Amino acid sequence: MLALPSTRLLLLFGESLPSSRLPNVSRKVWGQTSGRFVSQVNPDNGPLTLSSLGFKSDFDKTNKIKADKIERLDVPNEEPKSKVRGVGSNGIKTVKAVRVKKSLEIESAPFSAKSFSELGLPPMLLERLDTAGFTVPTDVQSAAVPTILKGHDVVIQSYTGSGKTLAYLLPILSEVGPLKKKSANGESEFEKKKEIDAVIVAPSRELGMQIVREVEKLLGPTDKKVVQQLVGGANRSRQEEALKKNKPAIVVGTPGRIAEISAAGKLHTHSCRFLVLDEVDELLSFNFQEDMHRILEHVGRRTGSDPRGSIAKWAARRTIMVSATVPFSVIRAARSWGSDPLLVQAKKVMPLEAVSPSGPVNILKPTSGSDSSMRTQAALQSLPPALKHYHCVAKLQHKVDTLRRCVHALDAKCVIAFMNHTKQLKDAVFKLEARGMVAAELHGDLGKLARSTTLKKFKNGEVRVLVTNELSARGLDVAECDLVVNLDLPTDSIHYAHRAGRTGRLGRKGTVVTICEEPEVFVVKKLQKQLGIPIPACEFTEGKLNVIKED
Ligand SMILES: Nc1ncnc2c1ncn2[C@@H]1O[C@H](COP(=O)(O)OP(=O)(O)OP(=O)(O)O)[C@@H](O)[C@H]1O
Repeated sequence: MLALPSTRLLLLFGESLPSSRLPNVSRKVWGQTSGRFVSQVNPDNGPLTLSSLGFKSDFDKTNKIKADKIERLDVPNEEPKSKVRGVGSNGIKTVKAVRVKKSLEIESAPFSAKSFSELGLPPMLLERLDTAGFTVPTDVQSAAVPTILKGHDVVIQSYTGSGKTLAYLLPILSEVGPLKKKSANGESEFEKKKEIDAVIVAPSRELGMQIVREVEKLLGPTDKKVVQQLVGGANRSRQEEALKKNKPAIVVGTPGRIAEISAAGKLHTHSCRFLVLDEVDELLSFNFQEDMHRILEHVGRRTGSDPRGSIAKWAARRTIMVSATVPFSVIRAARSWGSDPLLVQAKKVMPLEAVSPSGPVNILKPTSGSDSSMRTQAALQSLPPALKHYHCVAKLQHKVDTLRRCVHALDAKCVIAFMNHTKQLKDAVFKLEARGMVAAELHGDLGKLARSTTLKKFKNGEVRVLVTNELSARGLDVAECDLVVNLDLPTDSIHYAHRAGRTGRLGRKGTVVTICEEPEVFVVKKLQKQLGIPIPACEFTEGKLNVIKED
């Protein structure tokens, strides 16, 4: 569980950030030059609400925007009896009334819940959480669960390893599958049907399988067929047969495989209620464009023509977008797909309409001028607070040896080393093994089985150093990972943040060391500036990490 900060700093745009997460350099810059701190406030840890964070006016504004949209949709103007989008007499979902209600309710959402029972989850799910060893929700879970349960489309942004997966799984399992809320007559209505209720998309097989395991953990052994994985690399016809036989309510997969099976007419998602895009900024990249287009167009889309336009087309679907790094392009996309979506961060919920390109979203881009401190602050939100960052200069031919000395100096037990090219990656594994360090390679050229076997070995401690590429940078959750090493530089600060986030998960300690050549040091300095974190130079001498003081 993440420790709650004892003191928070309230920024001008309403963000509260643990003071421990502010590096000295940034604290100085913000405190002296930008004047963005209003004051030191809120020394107690009482629950935060939207109104306490000053977002009421934003909501009022959004409600007005919603009302405008609703008028265009010509939806019956009546107060709903239930919170879920109901079906009107004309068979069209009563979008307006429900949305207005949920916006009012969200203001009293608990943002610092002390237990999962405060979040409005059904008893059976609470029991399973307890059995699985989850007792206290993380901050982002406290903010996201009630927000999604109220029926909102959301963009969830919070730093790596802060528990974003459960933040969206819990509301889904509250409404889908055998653990869901009981109906008014007290009976659980779960019955298998042909239609899928929730589609979760992830950019890699490993992440897809990891999400499936997290769902299975909560479902328990008897109900684990309620979820099915549809990842690439596995036998497609077997997946299609399993869909037919098991009739899962939830599918988790990679864009290519989901789109493929959907196009073949074997995946019935028209009445799907949840679409989750995990690592949304990656999913919206060029690589996945075509498949994502199909998924976004088909999942939860009503059949037949709809004269009401794009919003009504997907009125049945709740779209949940998740990442530690949310560039403004994602906000823009989310505005067009979601209906009045909200941005959910730890201890904060705000309408996407209120987010501007220079606002408190995680825009990791080169910055300048008055925006820079705000953006730096936003960039910081993608990195776990307890991480320590260093860089070490080494000649190309000495990089692997430097890695080995680094591992020994820090006495790291579970290390992920990132490289950019497969051939060099294999060479590095060879060199490490030759020097008696148990290492393994993980990259896209390996088959699905080899990839999962390697990962299993790494997780159970048989492999000390996993040498990998960008494939493992996103979402991979190995709690024991205590060191991340960049043997090649990441392409930008977003990639740095995701790589770094493989360690220091859920409040644990972690170290990130970037080993670079002398002419590359300027890139590290740039990363340091963009991310707003100190990445001091270090060397490994006498079996120790020694920080080099800069002039
Ligand atoms: N409330 C909780 N209590 C204890 N452990 C938790 C809780 N929530 C999540 N975890 C565990 O914390 C780890 C990190 O969670 P998760 O993978 O969801 O992080 P994330 O924010 O999605 O990270 P990333 O951005 O890297 O994908 C997982 O092992 C998960 O099981």
